[in-house]
Amino acid sequence: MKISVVGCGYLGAVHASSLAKLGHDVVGVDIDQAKVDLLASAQAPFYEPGLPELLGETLATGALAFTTDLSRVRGAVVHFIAVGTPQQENSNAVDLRAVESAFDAIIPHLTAGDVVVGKSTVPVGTAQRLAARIEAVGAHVVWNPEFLREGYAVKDTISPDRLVYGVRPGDDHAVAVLDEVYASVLAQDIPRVVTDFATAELVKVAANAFLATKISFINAMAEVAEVTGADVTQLADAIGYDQRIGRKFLNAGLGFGGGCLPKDIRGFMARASELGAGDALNFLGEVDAINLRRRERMVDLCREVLGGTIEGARIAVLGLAFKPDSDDVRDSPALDVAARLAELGGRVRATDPQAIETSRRVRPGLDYVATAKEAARDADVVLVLTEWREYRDIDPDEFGSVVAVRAILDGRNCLDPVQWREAGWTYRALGRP
Ligand SMILES: NC(=O)c1ccc[n+]([C@@H]2O[C@H](COP(=O)([O-])OP(=O)(O)OC[C@H]3O[C@@H](n4cnc5c(N)ncnc54)[C@H](O)[C@@H]3O)[C@@H](O)[C@H]2O)c1
Ligand SMILES: O=c1ccn([C@@H]2O[C@H](COP(=O)(O)OP(=O)(O)O[C@H]3O[C@H](CO)[C@@H](O)[C@H](O)[C@H]3O)[C@@H](O)[C@H]2O)c(=O)[nH]1
Repeated sequence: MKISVVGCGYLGAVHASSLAKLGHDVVGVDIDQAKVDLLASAQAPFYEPGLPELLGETLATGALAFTTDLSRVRGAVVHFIAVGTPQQENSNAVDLRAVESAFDAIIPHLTAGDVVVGKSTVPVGTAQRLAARIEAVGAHVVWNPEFLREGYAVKDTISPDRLVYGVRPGDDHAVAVLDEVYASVLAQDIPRVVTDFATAELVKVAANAFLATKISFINAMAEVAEVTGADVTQLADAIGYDQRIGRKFLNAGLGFGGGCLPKDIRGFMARASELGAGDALNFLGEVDAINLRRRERMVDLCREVLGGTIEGARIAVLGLAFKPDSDDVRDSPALDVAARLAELGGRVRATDPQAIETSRRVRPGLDYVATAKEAARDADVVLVLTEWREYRDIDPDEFGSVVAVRAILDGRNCLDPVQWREAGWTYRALGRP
């Protein structure tokens, strides 16, 4: 099938190349010329395992192309809209300007029978509002939210846990077209939920709200563990054995960040308030607050280990990305903590395997170095803030030879306290004695 994907960021670039891999003829459109140039030369504009190979393979066969020229969507019968929906600058609400303009811009290029598929995460009610404009030219609208995780984006796109189609009741044409798009996904026996627009939009934010709540739940337990001498990681293991609870997303630490969970729970609360259902989501305000408190706690713990003063201390920060296997620093707890320590007068030297360039763009003033050893040279304390494999694998004995003081703060509960203490380190973590 001939398909267009409008918006080629983390979501759109992966979606476009995955659809090409699944046998479709895909054109990806973005307004960012630099991004299009990179993608067209098979370079991923961000770090995502497997994406460069996928781009190389699908561009080479001619199944995939990128452009800034929106008119090249003509002839495609399905148009995915995957533009950004960030948080508004001065409120919790979602900034829908990119979605609005992408929908408006594509209308002149549509032919009756085309299907426009919203992939972006939007406040409930958006699809209904935008559909009227699209339907006026005889095209159809589907809201098909995306659940991929960064770091596993290609796998999650080709083998997702489920597909959700939000359609006008009785729009069999749209359902049939989307089934054709996803034929090789559905052939893997993946559940498919066909529903209305509002439910589809809500499924997406509800899923992220649930995940955020699970993380803040365990971080709330970490707060209590800290004042009782209990160990939150053992607590998580023990409650996680209950199959109704499950161990996934119960990793206590610095909390959640990224381009999705924080802004999606805030946008969800803002939209529910507009609709008069704000009280139903008051708990998400607490989820957000617990999450942000973890960052403060990390700064406090650092101050404590340094004997009361951050100013002038040499602080090594390992990890800046919001999670491993990503260079994304949108609302990254790690970068936030590094920046706060620097603002408090700490002599912060920070590193990350992939996120130095992205960090530099948002926090140009920090001192970035290429390796963990460089960051840790003569340090008074080392903080592990993103659980990259290479930091988990550090040999505490060898690493001890470069620092001034053997003090390590494990912001992600990803190190073995016994091993570090045996090597003579002061080991401290969030939610662990
Ligand atoms: N990143 C993820 O893991 C993920 C997962 C699921 C859902 N989502 C949702 O997907 C959407 C996109 O997120 P993202 O992380 O890919 O954002 P992003 O900022 O990485 O990418 C958005 C892209 O859209 C482009 N764009 C903006 N306006 C445009 C227009 N009018 N025409 C063409 N291109 C335009 C931008 O230049 C940018 O490249 C958001 O709604 C997000 O919540 C993201
Ligand atoms: O037990 C855990 C699990 C995750 N995190 C943190 O939570 C954040 C989000 O992690 P993850 O959900 O893996 O990353 P994303 O790539 O942001 O994916 C989320 O957001 C996407 C965009 O909406 C959705 O598509 C995905 O389903 C949803 O998992 C990161 O900062 C993690 O460090 C924890 O602190 N503890």
